[in-house]
Amino acid sequence: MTEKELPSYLDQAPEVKDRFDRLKQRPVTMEVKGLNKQFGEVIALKDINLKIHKREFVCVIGPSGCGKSTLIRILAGLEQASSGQVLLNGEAVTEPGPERGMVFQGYTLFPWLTVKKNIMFGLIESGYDKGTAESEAREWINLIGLTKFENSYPHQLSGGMKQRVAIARALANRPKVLLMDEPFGALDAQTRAKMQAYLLEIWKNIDITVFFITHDLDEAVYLADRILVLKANPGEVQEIVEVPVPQPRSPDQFMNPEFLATKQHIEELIHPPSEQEEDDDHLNLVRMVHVNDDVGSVF
Ligand SMILES: Nc1ncnc2c1ncn2[C@@H]1O[C@H](COP(=O)(O)OP(=O)(O)OP(=O)(O)O)[C@@H](O)[C@H]1O
Repeated sequence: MTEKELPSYLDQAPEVKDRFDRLKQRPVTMEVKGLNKQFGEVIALKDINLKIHKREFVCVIGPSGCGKSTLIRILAGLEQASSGQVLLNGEAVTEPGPERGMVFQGYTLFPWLTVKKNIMFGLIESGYDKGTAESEAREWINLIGLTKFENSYPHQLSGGMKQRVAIARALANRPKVLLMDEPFGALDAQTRAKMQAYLLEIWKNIDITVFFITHDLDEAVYLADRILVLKANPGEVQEIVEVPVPQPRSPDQFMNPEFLATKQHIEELIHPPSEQEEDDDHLNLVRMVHVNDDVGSVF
């Protein structure tokens, strides 16, 4: 299967088309080629093909069980594909490596290490001496605005602060790609919105390609250049949506017609109208049962 084009539901405005033409001319940072993954009888991923370009922000969305986590784990090198390939700057990915930073939903900081030592950890693992690791860590702590907390332990931080440290820790090794599996899923709405803005700010300022899994449509449309929509059983690419909302993004775009149309389109992909009708039928049936109840006996 090749990458699908934007469907005709949204005729791309010339400036949007230009933006994506330019994006596709950038070098390919990660390429997924004919990727399949089976767990026994379960086809978790089937023939996934995708080129992720330098400095691109790709979001992945799809129903539960469509293989999102399996896909990101394969990109991270934590899981092997049954067949097919993942290439990072043309080289096959077979194991985790410092070019790929990872941030997951649970707070994956070491609880027994301070903020500074959590960030230094990966740097020392990669061969930095202690002094350099410490000064690098301080720069990152400064960037995430947690200077006052450098000697605090994770349990002393709020959820948003912990995820800021997790992002700084992932970025400290200067990876080419940031792999994020529902990183803000556990945060309340307000903190989540702040973290999205914060991530976009970082992305604007450093040379990083982002692959981001989410269940949240608003989050996907707000953050992504393109959205990989997967479907389940088997986990397949349903469509790769080119988000027409202009860059750079800001929260006041949430009500833009392009924003709403993109969201609606993805909503229909994930919950096709036929499925919704079935749900409606079911509801009507429930309602009919109530209508036919002996109302007198209820009240
Ligand atoms: N280690 C495993 N062993 C057996 N089956 C697995 C394993 N990991 C995943 N699966 C199956 O593969 C399919 C894809 O799972 P995966 O967790 O990647 O989906 P997901 O889209 O991330 O789901 P969710 O949104 O619920 O987190 C599911 O049917 C799941 O049960």
